[in-house]
Order: sequence, then C-alpha cells, then structure tokens
Amino acid sequence: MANLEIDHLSHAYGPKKVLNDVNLRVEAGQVLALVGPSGCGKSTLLRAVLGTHPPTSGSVCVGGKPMLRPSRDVGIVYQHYSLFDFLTARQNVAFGLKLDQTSTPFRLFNYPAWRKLRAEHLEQADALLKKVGLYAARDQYPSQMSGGMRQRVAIAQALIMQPRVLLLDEPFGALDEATREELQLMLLRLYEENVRARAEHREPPYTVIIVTHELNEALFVADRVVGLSQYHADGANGATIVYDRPAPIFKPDEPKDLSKFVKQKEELIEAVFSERHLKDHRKYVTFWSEHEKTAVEGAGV
Ligand SMILES: Nc1ncnc2c1ncn2[C@@H]1O[C@H](COP(=O)(O)OP(=O)(O)OP(=O)(O)O)[C@@H](O)[C@H]1O
Repeated sequence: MANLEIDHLSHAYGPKKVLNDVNLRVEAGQVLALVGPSGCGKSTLLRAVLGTHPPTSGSVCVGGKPMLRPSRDVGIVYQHYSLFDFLTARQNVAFGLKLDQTSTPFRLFNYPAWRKLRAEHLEQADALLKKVGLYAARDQYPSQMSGGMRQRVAIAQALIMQPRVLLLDEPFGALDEATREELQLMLLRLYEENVRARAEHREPPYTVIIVTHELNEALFVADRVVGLSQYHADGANGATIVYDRPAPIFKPDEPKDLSKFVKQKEELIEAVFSERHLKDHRKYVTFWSEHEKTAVEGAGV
C-alpha cells in the first residue's frame, strides 16, 4: 500500500480551476520535490494532502484512508517557523505527543503517571533533536536560536508524530545560502536512514514532499522530482503533473557534483516552466516505468 495515493484530483476556488486531474502515488521512503510555476497550485495540492482543502473531485488517501480532515498521519513545516516562544527546543518538539497522548484531567489528577510519560516524551524529543543536529541547543528558547535552528526544531516537531507523509512547504526559503545548504544536508542524512532501513527490509521512516522554487535544491535533496504546471493541453482547466522522474541520489558526506543535474535541470525548465510542451505533457511522466526498469536491472533480469 502506498503512503500517499492521489487519484484524479481536481480543485477549484469558486469558478477558478486550479488543479486538473492530478494523479500521484508516493511510497514509503520517497523524498519527492514538487516544483512548478508560481501560482500553479503547489500549495493547494499540499493542502489537499493535509486534509484542510478536500478536493472538488477525486480523492487523496494516506495509508489507505481518505484525507477529509487534518490528522497525525500528515505533518507540515512552513517557510516561517511556528514554534511556541515560551517553550524550549525539546519542549516544543515533545508538545505534539503531550496533546496526542494526554488530557488536562490526566495531567492534573494522575501526576506521577504524567511525570513518567513526560520524561519519555522529552527523551524522544532529544533523540530527534540529535538527528537534526540540535541536541546541544535542546534547552534554548526560539528567541535564542537562528532561523536555521528554528527550522530544524520545526522539522523534529513534525517528525516526532511519525507522520506517514511529511510536507515541507518552502521550508528553507527564508534562510541564507549557507544555512540552506546545511539543512539540505540534514535532509540527505535523514534519507540515508531510509536507505539503511530498506537494506534491512524495514519500512523506511521518512516519506517527504518538499515544495521548493529552487531547482538545484529539488534535484539535490529529493530522489524524485514532480513538476506541476498549467502548461499542457487542458491547462485552461488547471495544472496537472507534467513531469515525474527520478532525481540523482547524493550522499551527505560526498562533494556536491553539480554536473550530475545540469541536464535534468534544463529538462525540467523546458517541460514544466515553458509553454512549449502543451501537447506532449505525458512525455516526462515516467517515474514508475523508470523505477521498475531499475528494479529489473538491479535484479539482474
Ligand atoms: N483561498 C483561495 N481562494 C481563491 N483563490 C486562491 C486561494 N488560494 C489560492 N488561490 C489561487 O489559486 C492559485 C494557486 O495557488 P497556490 O498558492 O496553490 O499556488 P502555488 O503554486 O503554491 O503558488 P506559489 O508558487 O506562488 O506559492 C493561485 O492563482 C491563487 O491565487
């Protein structure tokens, strides 16, 4: 079963048609970058996955269940951090577990049990802060942190709920170039955990959709790039997926070899951002056939 299955999804705001027959299947452990011209409907698509904007037609299922309202199965991190200023990093990260697993009467009237559970939550928060490289700052408040640190906390905060899909909506858009690169490397480290899990026949823990305006970033952090665009034959009825291909895999500790994606970046610009591919928009929607071919070759068939 796919972690996310979008089937013939269309969305309109009143008379304005934004998304047109979008189909997408995302499996556990994929890190997918979603790119497209400004205003094409990327955020609308994320909102449909989040469950805040159910589709006008078609369906969105996460873990086999229709997403009709927000649930802990889908987490989201936005460009601007949304941490609680009065909580430390670890308290911020643990906050979702507190809401999910306890109630006010439980905390008031069963204090010893709540104390024990709280210690467990903080331990889990610490483990996640370690993963995002922020363990040393676990007792700092958001006002004492840089923008990059706050985004790391926000990502840990989303991950602690173990969502089936994590949505990152321009998560590094407000950061300077060097910090942005550090956070990209952090994502590659999380991806390495997926690779290890697959090798050990475990379910890969992180399934991510990242919306970004930066094509270099899309190709660097993701293993799959999806282009949403209104530049296709039925574009008057909204944007659809006009590009879906594997992206090169980078390792966080190896030098960043830009030559790996120069050609694919040109292909993306042509297929997603140029109006010329109006007729042939299926040409680059080849992820699953390329994926199967790789699997067959890998098996030596
Ligand atoms: N709540 C709304 N009501 C009416 N129209 C909306 C609403 N939200 C978005 N739109 C319109 O829908 C279209 C798609 O918007 P959306 O924000 O999903 O695009 P986007 O690809 O995320 O844009 P950007 O890349 O600029 O962030 C835009 O034309 C926008 O003006």
